[in-house]
Amino acid sequence: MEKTLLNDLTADLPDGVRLQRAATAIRQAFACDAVGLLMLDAADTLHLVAAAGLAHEALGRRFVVAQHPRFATILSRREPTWFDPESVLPDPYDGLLDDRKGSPLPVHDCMGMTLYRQDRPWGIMTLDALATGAFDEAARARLMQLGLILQAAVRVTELERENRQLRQLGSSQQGLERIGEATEILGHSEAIQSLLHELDLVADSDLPILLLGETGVGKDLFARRLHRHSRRSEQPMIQVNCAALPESLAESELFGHVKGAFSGATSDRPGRFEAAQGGTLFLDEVGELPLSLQAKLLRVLQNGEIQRLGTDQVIKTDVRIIAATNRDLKANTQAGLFRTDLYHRLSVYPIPIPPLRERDRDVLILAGHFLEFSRARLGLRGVRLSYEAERALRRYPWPGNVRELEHVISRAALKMLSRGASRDQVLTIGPELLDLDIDPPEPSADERSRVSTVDPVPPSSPPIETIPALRDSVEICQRRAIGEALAATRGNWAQAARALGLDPSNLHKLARRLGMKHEPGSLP
Ligand SMILES: Nc1ncnc2c1ncn2[C@@H]1O[C@H](COP(=O)(O)OP(=O)(O)OP(=O)(O)O)[C@@H](O)[C@H]1O
Repeated sequence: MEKTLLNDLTADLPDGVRLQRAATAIRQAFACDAVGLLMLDAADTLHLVAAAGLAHEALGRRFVVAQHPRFATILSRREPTWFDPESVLPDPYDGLLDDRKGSPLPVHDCMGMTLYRQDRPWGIMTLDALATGAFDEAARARLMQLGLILQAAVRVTELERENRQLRQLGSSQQGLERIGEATEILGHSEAIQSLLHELDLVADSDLPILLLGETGVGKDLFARRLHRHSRRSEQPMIQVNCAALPESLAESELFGHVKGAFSGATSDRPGRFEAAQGGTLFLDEVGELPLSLQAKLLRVLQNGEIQRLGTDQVIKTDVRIIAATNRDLKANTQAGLFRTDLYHRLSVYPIPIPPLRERDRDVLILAGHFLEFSRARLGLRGVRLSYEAERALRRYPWPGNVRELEHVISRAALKMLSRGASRDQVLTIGPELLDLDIDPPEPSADERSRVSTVDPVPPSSPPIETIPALRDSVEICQRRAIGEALAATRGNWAQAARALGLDPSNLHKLARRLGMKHEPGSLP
């Protein structure tokens, strides 16, 4: 088994797959219930990067070492650590073991060891067995051996990662307008993995990229990744939220002005194009750009020159453009809302980002990530999803995508607390706390005939405590109507507003309140 494992671990595989294979093989070799491989980051947080026997949502989890004494103990030793089944130290996997979903772990055997990379801890491996006595001295000695093999896999994975990071480093922190560090893009689905692969291929090309996708799919995160993986990564990336650009100030924001160019221009000021010199300009929500400004932007993109307002002096620019929109820009060009020539300039390489409902079980990984965030923020011992809640998350169509999921999870965790749950317990979120409006599954032909012939009486009323508050019910209906309108108009907010009989700005406001759209805020 060790030999097969070594072959697998050094094969040319994506990181996630290599480590996942290792976790599965180790679980089989030790005939135990769960194996976790956790990577340590600079902030002393362990990321679960591969697991066997743990619930899928566990893969989105982060564990701050200082909050988990078992992990801290494993990390403090060179040799494997075995925990006495009677140990009072809380188990970080409480409620995360696949076949004990949501419930605390009973007395069980648990061991782990630190994995090193060039003599520095890379992370840890953990093994859990529900049968006590599963890990005897021989098992612990074997773990040590296996750990050494695993380190080879870690080394291969790290070498590849370092290679990639060499090109990502930099992004100096000077200048308030530069956008901050990106969150890691989570997702194991085929759709996301192939998208990341494509992004990394075009990142270096300097081609203008147009990111297309519904609201909340992560366009902003993908834009940052493109910049980090490009050869401009040591230069600034400047973001412009086109939806939040006031028309009167837009020109000066983009191209800058000189002192006295207009009343209030008390000093020279560079615009965003200049701030992005040598780097990347990210035009977010580019579909909202007013027509008057589209013409000016096109001119700059065509000749690569800008002029600050109030002067004839020409400045040469060297800027890579990444644009993003949730609109159907092509349809907008036909409707006369977007200039065709600008559309062609921006969409040299369009990249569609799949909505969350097309990413398979990524919804659970992301939910795990947001649960962990809520757990730390609210100071909870643990917070999990019940099976039914997981099923609900997978069935819901997520019109507001990842952003909506983030809101749903943090609201559910807060609701648990507001209903009197204790911070010291592992809390389990059920579907009722998620407030998702999901159609009941279609009844089978059998059930249909039973209802119409045998049981003509309407179904009995639900118990009073399960009836949602009126405000919640209204929000559910609103979310559903907006989701349907957006789906029918393929993400076109203006058309969706018309279909709903709303003013577009009111629709945007409502969608923001419902967590289906982000706050435009002030200019980034
Ligand atoms: N794959 C992912 N992994 C982790 N977090 C994600 C992922 N995708 C999106 N998010 C998070 O979801 C939220 C929404 O993402 P983002 O703002 O990038 O969406 P967007 O497509 O730009 O939305 P909009 O069109 O409304 O501007 C952010 O908090 C982001 O960090």
